[in-house]
Amino acid sequence: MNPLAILECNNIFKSFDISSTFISKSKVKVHALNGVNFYVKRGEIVGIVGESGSGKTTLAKIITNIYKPDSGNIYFNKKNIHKDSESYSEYRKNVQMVFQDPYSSLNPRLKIISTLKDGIKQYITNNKKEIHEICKSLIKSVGLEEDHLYRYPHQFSGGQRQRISIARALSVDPEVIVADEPVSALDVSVQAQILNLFKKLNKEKNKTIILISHDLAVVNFLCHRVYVMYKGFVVEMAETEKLLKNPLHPYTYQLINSKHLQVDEVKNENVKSSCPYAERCKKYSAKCDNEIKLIEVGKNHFVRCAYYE
Ligand SMILES: Nc1ncnc2c1ncn2[C@@H]1O[C@H](COP(=O)(O)OP(=O)(O)OP(=O)(O)O)[C@@H](O)[C@H]1O
Repeated sequence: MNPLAILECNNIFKSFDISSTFISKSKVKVHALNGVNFYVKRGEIVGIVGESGSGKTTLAKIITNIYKPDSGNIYFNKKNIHKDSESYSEYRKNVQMVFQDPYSSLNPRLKIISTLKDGIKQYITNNKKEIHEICKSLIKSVGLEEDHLYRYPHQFSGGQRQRISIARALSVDPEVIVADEPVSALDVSVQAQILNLFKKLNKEKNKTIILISHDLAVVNFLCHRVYVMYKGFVVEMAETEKLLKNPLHPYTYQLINSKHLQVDEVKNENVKSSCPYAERCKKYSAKCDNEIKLIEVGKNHFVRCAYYE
């Protein structure tokens, strides 16, 4: 076990039985995870990347206990989560998930305040006044207003809904947030805001974040360390900068090249100097507060600010 790990998965195997053909009743096994080892340290942001079908979401669902592994163990704060009910309930409270699709992940019939209340009641307090105060501070912590608490999900944009999903995950004050492709359903400019929110939660509240993404630019912007998955195996793990500059596994190399990632440019956190259009971008000067927005690697292999038009 890694002595610094807050959450650790050891030798996880997971397979699914699927029908071999449309009419046949015979089953074939899909081996989604083949002996995966994974850990995250407290206060760290770790990325999991890999092509479609490599097992990222399955691992995220195992980490958050949505799927049970066929074999292997999960440890939270050094305790096997299935050892006793106390360890399990500590883990359940402290590991929360933010899903990819902000449109389907909120109950359309519930006002936002009701969505947020559930977890608070279960894990924090039953006192009505306190619950209300927590809801108010939660909604503000994700950049929304108090009156948003009394609206329904359909009254929000995709980016706002994703903020609400993050508020819901935060409602039980978890140590670890697992975010599965949290920005892939959003516009580029909104993506930047959500990524900045994750960065802020990590910096200011010391939240540990596990980010699943197929987008290396997103991972590079947020993550301290990255796992690369391929066909259900972890093929490489390293600090983000090292991995992008010096990929050891051929698949990682291929993944980086297929994204046309220019590592030197992307690592430069000063958008002004790395954005080739900064001088010409009208929106830039109006919106830029010198905080990095989203770095995007475009078809022409350049890096630009998300606010560039
Ligand atoms: N519920 C399921 N039933 C059957 N097979 C599944 C199930 N979930 C995942 N799989 C299979 O397991 C493998 C890994 O899938 P997974 O969704 O974890 O990949 P991924 O890397 O997250 O892909 P993507 O980026 O497309 O979401 C795939 O072959 C997938 O078809």
